[in-house]
Amino acid sequence: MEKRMSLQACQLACMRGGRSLFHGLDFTLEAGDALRVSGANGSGKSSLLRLLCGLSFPSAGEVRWQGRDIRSAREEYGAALLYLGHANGVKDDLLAWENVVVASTLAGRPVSRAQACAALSALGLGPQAHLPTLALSQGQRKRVALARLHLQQEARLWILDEPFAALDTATIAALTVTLERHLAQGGALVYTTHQPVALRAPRMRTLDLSMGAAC
Ligand SMILES: Nc1ncnc2c1ncn2[C@@H]1O[C@H](COP(=O)(O)OP(=O)(O)OP(=O)(O)O)[C@@H](O)[C@H]1O
Repeated sequence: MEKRMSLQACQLACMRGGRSLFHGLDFTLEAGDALRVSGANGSGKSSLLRLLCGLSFPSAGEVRWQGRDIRSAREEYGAALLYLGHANGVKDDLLAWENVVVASTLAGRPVSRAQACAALSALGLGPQAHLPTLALSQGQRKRVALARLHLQQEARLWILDEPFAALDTATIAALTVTLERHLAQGGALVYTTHQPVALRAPRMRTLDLSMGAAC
């Protein structure tokens, strides 16, 4: 994995429903850095992650990847980014393995059926790989979404909204190892969680949006 990496939030501000969620937000993430975004329900965590991904736009400031505004570095940024949203992005009417193939293709990194099934097996979903996603539990649906972490390790920046939600204890532990390995290999991570998960990362920071704020 290439070592040089820089994600910058520069004086970022976000308005939603006529309300200011945060403003004046500045931070930089480099290889090996992890940023946990915390805060109460509705404090703006998902909104911030969507801004960082370029899925919505800030009311002020900009997000920079390798020093360039992500709006003018879309292709390069898209190739480096893996985003998993809060709602998992899985479609009920697809089989579990089809969801992995579709999500990977939409992200510009197509995988085969065999690769998708292998990733699902690694997450303990081998027997469920050929079931309609509608028939899966919430934790199993989350695991379908997380399968991409096992397939797209070349993505250097992982932005994960509530990746631990609905997971059982063993799967939380396994995901923690996956995230720590990503960081140790020079990746970077932005994530949210309401759970007390202990992620061992040498350069770990927390941004608390409940403070209403600037960090
Ligand atoms: N498209 C939108 N239009 C209007 N208001 C919005 C929109 N998206 C989000 N909001 C509001 O912005 C606020 C922040 O929402 P957001 O989803 O970012 O919170 P969160 O910190 O991720 O919450 P949670 O912990 O519940 O997931 C909420 O009050 C929400 O209602």
